[in-house]
Amino acid sequence: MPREKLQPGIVHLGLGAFALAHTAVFTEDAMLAANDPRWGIVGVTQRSDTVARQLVPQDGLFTVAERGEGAVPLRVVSSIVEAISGRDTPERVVARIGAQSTKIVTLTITEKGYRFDPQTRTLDVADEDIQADLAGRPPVTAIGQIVRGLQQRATGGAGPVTVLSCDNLPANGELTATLATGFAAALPAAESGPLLAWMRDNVTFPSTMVDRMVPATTEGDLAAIEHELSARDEAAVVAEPFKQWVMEDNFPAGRPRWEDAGALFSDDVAAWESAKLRLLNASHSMLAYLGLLAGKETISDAVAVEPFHTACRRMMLEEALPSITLPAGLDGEQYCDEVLRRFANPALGHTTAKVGSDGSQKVGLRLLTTVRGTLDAGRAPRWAALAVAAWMHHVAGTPAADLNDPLAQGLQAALPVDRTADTVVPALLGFRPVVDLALAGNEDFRDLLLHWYRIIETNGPDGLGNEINHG
Ligand SMILES: NC(=O)c1ccc[n+]([C@@H]2O[C@H](COP(=O)([O-])OP(=O)(O)OC[C@H]3O[C@@H](n4cnc5c(N)ncnc54)[C@H](O)[C@@H]3O)[C@@H](O)[C@H]2O)c1
Ligand SMILES: O=P(O)(O)OC[C@@H](O)[C@@H](O)[C@H](O)[C@H](O)CO
Repeated sequence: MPREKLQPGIVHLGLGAFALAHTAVFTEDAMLAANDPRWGIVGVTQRSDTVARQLVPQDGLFTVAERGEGAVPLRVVSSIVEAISGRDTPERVVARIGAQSTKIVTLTITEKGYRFDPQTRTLDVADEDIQADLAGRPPVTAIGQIVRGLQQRATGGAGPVTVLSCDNLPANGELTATLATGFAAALPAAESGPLLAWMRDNVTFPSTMVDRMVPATTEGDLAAIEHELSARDEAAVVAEPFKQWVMEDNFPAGRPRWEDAGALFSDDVAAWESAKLRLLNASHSMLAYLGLLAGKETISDAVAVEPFHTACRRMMLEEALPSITLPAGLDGEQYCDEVLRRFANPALGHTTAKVGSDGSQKVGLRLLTTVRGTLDAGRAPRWAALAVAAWMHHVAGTPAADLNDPLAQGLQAALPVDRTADTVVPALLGFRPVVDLALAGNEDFRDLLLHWYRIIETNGPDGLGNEINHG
């Protein structure tokens, strides 16, 4: 399809490696299959403008390099029609969301980008940036940009639109709806009343499950791609061959025929999402923290440690699977084996540091859900507790300045100077943004955490290996 024919139908917030290797690829394939040029993507970088700066001189074009078994040759993707910095030009983002040509707003802004209280799943209105956006400055938060854009649509008659969260969060559509509605409701009454009424009739927030492992691109990746392409591509991304997208079909202003590109439309997205979060993402986090502990740089190195592989598999099969309801047609055991096989892809270079980042935003959703489910069933969450203990050890052993977590300062402040199992476990169980009161008070869980933490403390990764093998 000639590039100049593409029209901007989608605004994507959070233009990072994942959006390039997943959303942009599915969308290009859908446009090509249906010969429908209406779904060009306006990509918006949020906190860092790096990807926009890389894409602008390349006219939005970038390479996807699949790595691993079944990889297809390098591919240049052309579905990004514009790349803008949301940090530097927020008014432009609002105008794009407010434009009649925009029919869908997609998001991959990371868990922390939603600025919500994990216990209530409501907007964190105490957040300074949310407050400033509510006060009327050009908005810098994603939720602020969306709602200000919706306000422009409402007053300008731009018509209905779909907001599609593609982040690793359970019920991500419902959550995004709650946060956008919460932002609109917090505006002055003269603005919020009409806006909320318009949103009810014109905006949908379907839920999605997205899956493709996309590591941060390294200089080594860029050099290898330059060699293969005989051209330098600063915006190139690498990804595993596997990709999956499941979503609810509720798009009042239309959508690309993503099903022609392999996406699945389903009424059971919640089951797909919890399977992915509680099996794949949970064991990804487990491997990240165990791997960091053992000095393993990548997920493939970590999963190659036999006891770590065993612990992951047992957490998935014995604790996560029994506490979730799988979507129809998905074989749980096969899924777990496939996940472990994908983790072992040596060509991907997904670092334990990246997967282990932002633990305060992920541990609750990926691991504590399984801890609760297993305890509720009257069983001991032995393996999920190991993953949580490894996270606690990582937090306690990393200086605040090096801890890649939006709550790094709060976590460090919660910890005592003298850091042993007996001080760290109760301190982090008391860290309310991550652990709720009921779970923090559960003695069985606390004892399991102490058990694993002490083994890590006294015998390190080797002692852990022995304990896992005999567990
Ligand atoms: N990379 C993967 O393997 C993968 C797979 C499935 C889903 N995802 C989802 O996509 C998200 C992004 O992954 P990525 O690999 O593209 O990461 P990335 O670091 O390449 O890009 C993240 C994007 O989010 C933005 N962002 C970061 N902090 C923000 C904040 N506080 N507010 C608003 N925006 C913020 C960044 O500016 C950037 O545009 C993940 O957090 C996850 O929810 C990623
Ligand atoms: O992207 P995050 O930070 O939410 O989580 C890190 C990884 O677990 C995640 O990106 C997986 O690679 C991905 O979810 C696979 O589809």
